[in-house]
Amino acid sequence: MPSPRISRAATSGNPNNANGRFEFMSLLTNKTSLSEQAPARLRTSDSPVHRKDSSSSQQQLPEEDCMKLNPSFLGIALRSLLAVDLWLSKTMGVCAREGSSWGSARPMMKLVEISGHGIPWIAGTMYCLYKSDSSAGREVILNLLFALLLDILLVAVVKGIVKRRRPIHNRMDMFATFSVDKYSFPSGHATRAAMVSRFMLNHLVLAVPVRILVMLWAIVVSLSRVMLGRHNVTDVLFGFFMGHMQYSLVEYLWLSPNTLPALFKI
Ligand SMILES: CC(C)=CCC/C(C)=C/CC/C(C)=C/COP(=O)(O)O
Repeated sequence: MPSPRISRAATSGNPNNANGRFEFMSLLTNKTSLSEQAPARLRTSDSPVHRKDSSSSQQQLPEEDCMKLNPSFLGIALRSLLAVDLWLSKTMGVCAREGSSWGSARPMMKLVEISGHGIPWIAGTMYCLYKSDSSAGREVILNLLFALLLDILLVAVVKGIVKRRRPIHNRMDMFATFSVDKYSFPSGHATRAAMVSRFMLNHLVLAVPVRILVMLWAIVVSLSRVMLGRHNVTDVLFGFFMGHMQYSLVEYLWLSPNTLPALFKI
């Protein structure tokens, strides 16, 4: 018999109802249905009545039963990836709590978190825009501001659609969050780190050591999301990829001095 918890999750029709833990419950419910159906079929075909024509009864299996007992390769691959993702994220969440194995590094990781937060980046960019005295500088800074706002919007849209919960070992003590930030896919810090670092490397004249520091910063910010227990590995990997794509979009939509006066007239 399935446990009441599993039965509720299996019959509710909404995997997010299962205590909000889609990944775990989807794995559990499928495991349950497979392990329950297989013995039932064995018992039937083992009985003397059914043993004689077991080959013909196998041919008459309803198609939906066959589908359940032979999950697609893609389904198995996705479930395996999810299991590895959850296991790796938990293993790498070494700063998730003060009592975790790297708990003493948590305050430093939280500083790294703030360095990739939207508020300091938007406030800093607006300040630079205000202080900028060259039109070329203003153009670049304005496009950075546009990129940062676009990033917040796109991440909120994807988080709102995917609705993947943050890892259970995460403690929700983040500074200044929106309601969609209760969701974890994709990591907003990873998108911002990837996009901003690409933007800086392409639009600012930086010495080689500073360029290396910018790249390291983007990697450390992304890694810190998993170490703090805020995200699963796939949230960060996808976030990093999405940040790169966002940069390409900003390049494509680049706001030039000619387009800006037109925008302000509207
Ligand atoms: C101007 C304006 C709309 C500013 C909002 C800045 C803000 C509160 C951004 C949220 C940043 C944040 C907490 C993202 C979550 O990052 P994850 O890596 O945890 O997804």
